[in-house]
Amino acid sequence: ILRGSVARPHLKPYMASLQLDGQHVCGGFLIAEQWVLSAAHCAEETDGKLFQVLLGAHSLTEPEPHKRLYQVRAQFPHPGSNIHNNKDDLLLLQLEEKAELNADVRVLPFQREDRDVAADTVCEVAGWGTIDHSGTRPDKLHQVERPVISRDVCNHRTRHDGTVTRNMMCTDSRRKDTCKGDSGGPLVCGGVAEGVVTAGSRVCGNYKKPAIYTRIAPYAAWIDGVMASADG
Ligand SMILES: NCc1cccc(Nc2n[nH]c3ncnc(Nc4cccc(O)c4)c23)c1
Repeated sequence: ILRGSVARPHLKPYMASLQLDGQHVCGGFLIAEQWVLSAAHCAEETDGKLFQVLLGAHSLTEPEPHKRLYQVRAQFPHPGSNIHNNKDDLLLLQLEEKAELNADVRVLPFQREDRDVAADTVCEVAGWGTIDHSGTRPDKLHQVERPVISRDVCNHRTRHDGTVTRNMMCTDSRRKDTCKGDSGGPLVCGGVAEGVVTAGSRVCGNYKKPAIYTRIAPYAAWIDGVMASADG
């Protein structure tokens, strides 16, 4: 997160850190007791290894009362996701067991109504991604508020030039923005997850490349289907 602030500890109890060998790789969030939603791109360079999921954390390194690292039973990238574009950039992770819910570990509801969030709506995004252009990685969760911009503005030829589909949404990226390692985290508007951070052009903090998110509502049926089939 560029030019945001340190989040209030444990006030975003749905936040997950997807880790490999103890290193934060991507964000994610708890959508059910045994399920975390993130971005498919996050699992591209893992050469088949499964993530571990850290829940209940504010600091990535310090001991905290409800902090716990969960093993992942299975990972389900959306079948339409691929390395060449941002389409269907969603990843479902089934935890090895149900997460223990408490003050620091909570499920975040996601939007099921497929309707665009109005432009200028101020939403919030959090993560342990890089906090400056030299790639400094924070120990504590950071957050930033960002206004939604319309798909037409986001698709202007001087911005993302028509690549933003109806299944995506954008926020203004002038100075304050998401960045490397924030992928997979939720865009929260009015207490509901409306989008999932996708890297898009990978540019951070440049107003000519607004941040892009995969909208969740269009994928509600896929999410429910995977959870139902895997839970048995
Ligand atoms: N703002 C959109 C957004 C959301 C999520 C991730 C991203 N960026 C990135 N995702 N993956 C990456 N691998 C390498 N570099 C990256 N961006 C980068 C790194 C250093 C300086 C800088 O200005 C930009 C990214 C960008």
